[in-house]
Amino acid sequence: MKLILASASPRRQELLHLLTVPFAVVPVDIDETPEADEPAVAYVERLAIEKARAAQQQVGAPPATWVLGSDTTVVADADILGKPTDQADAARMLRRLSGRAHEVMTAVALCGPDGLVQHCRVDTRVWFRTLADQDIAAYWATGEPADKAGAYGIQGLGGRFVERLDGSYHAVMGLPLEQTGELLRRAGFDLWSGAVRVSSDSKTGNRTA
Ligand SMILES: Cc1cn([C@H]2C[C@H](O)[C@@H](COP(=O)(O)OP(=O)(O)OP(=O)(O)O)O2)c(=O)[nH]c1=O
Repeated sequence: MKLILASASPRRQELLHLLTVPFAVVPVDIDETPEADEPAVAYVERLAIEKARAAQQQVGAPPATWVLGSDTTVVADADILGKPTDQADAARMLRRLSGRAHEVMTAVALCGPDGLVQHCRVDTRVWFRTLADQDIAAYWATGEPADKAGAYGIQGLGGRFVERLDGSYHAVMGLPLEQTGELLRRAGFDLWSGAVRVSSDSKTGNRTA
């Protein structure tokens, strides 16, 4: 059984490595424009499936190969906040998220060789502290917000804005580990076959491979 990750995102690759199933990467470039009045839930699930199907078509659907696609979107008051188009757009998004809670939805789709699609979605509520205009300008200057839904990355400097969350940290970053593992396990992948032993440093608690 083979696995393909339909993603150009280095974060998704990093997260999928934690499930220790070997995989190949096939980046896909699909139109991520929401349909008119498309609810966020339908949008994020549609894109995850479309990404997986696009990669499957690209590689010609080889036998015994499963393709994983995923999409993350930030939702505020039912509005979809995608990746910012420029600095002003990012500033608008971050001002909107400032001092309140929003949702981050991540959908994962696993397309099988027989055309079967398994999918799941993890919604996470994220609370931001109040952001000063200076925070927003300085954050944009780091370059981090540009390629991220909602104009922030929880795993980077954007983590400084997050007071708390209810859901999955990894889903906000791009791939929910527990739920993705469950999809793969149900498809027949052995989640521990690729795991390697790690040694731990008893003084610092640091673990090194
Ligand atoms: C909210 C948030 C988003 N993001 C990222 C995750 C996704 O990579 C990106 C949302 O865009 P996506 O369209 O989900 O993903 P992508 O274009 O980066 O990669 P691909 O379509 O090839 O799989 O925003 C973070 O890294 N951290 C965060 O805290």
